[in-house]
Amino acid sequence: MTVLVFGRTGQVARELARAGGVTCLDRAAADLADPQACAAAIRAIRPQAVINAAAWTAVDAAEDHEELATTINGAAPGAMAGACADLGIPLVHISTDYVFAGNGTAPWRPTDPTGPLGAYGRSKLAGERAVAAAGGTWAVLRTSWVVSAHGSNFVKTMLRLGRERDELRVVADQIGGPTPARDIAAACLKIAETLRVEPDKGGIYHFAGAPDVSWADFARAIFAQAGIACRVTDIPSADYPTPARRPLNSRLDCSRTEAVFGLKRPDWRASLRDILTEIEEART
Ligand SMILES: NC(=O)C1=CN([C@@H]2O[C@H](COP(=O)(O)OP(=O)(O)OC[C@H]3O[C@@H](n4cnc5c(N)ncnc54)[C@H](OP(=O)(O)O)[C@@H]3O)[C@@H](O)[C@H]2O)C=CC1
Ligand SMILES: Cc1cn([C@H]2C[C@H](O)[C@@H](COP(=O)(O)OP(=O)(O)O[C@H]3O[C@@H](C)C(=O)[C@@H](O)[C@H]3O)O2)c(=O)[nH]c1=O
Repeated sequence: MTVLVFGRTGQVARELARAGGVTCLDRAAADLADPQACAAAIRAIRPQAVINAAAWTAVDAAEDHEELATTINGAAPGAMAGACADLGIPLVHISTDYVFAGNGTAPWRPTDPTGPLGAYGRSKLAGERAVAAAGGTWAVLRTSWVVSAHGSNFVKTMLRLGRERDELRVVADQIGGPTPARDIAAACLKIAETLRVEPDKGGIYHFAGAPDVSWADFARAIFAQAGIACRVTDIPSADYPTPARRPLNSRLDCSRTEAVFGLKRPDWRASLRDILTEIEEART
């Protein structure tokens, strides 16, 4: 199977590249701010499947740049889906827990009503809708709290701050599943391969690491595994004001993904060890 990936430098895109057998397009090759250029790239390369791993992911900055974020996260995936429909090939598009409002404590199912709290979530929801509206074969894989040794993520932020400070105040009322980028990459490839032969398996799917945890407890796990003696103090979200509101309940019900594709929720605690080792090796 020849797979075209949008994104090359991002967390998931890097892991797709590492898995091998894919062609990755970076921003210079296909800028998502120009949706028609993305469609043209698909028509020119004529792959057997497309995975979109590129996105505007700066949650707070999206509040001041919603139009551009919506072009990148909404219109560009829509144009990709149109080109894929024309060629009769599947598109796997990655989305986020931030399409949900985060009320309650029950894990969100793929069919649950959305209600994004901020511009990033709204722009990602626009992408989901545009992909579905194009009329081709598609899967939207919603994931959460992506972590890897590369790019910018919570693990790397905690390692940096934890080495500088004795104490960190971290929100304890936002709960979700940290998800290793490597597992997302493997899931996207498996879904693309399946949709090529079984297009009726398309739709919205959830895929998040287990167990669910608060950001504060995740920070404690990072410090414990990295051997960093930084104390973590639980705080409510209200005590950590940010331009964009985040959902309190980011739990994703991933049972449909396991039932249809055999993809189980990965245990982030095992992957965290590998990620920390990889970060440490790059430092020395
Ligand atoms: N990070 C997370 O915690 C979560 C991410 N997701 C979703 O998962 C997917 C992958 O995220 P992740 O790997 O973390 O992303 P990263 O933030 O690590 O990387 C984003 C990627 O998108 C590329 N990109 C951004 N803007 C453009 C543009 N205008 N044209 C072309 N490429 C662009 C970046 O390229 P460049 O280096 O040139 O900027 C980079 O390769 C996204 O759809 C995201 O919404 C879902 C849940 C959680
Ligand atoms: C640095 C820091 C953050 N926090 C809080 C802020 C926030 O609520 C939470 C996580 O911070 P981040 O800025 O890393 O998280 P954020 O950028 O909101 O992460 C999100 O990214 C997008 C792309 C997604 O799709 C989501 O699934 C999610 O992973 O931790 C603290 O409480 N204390 C701190 O010292």
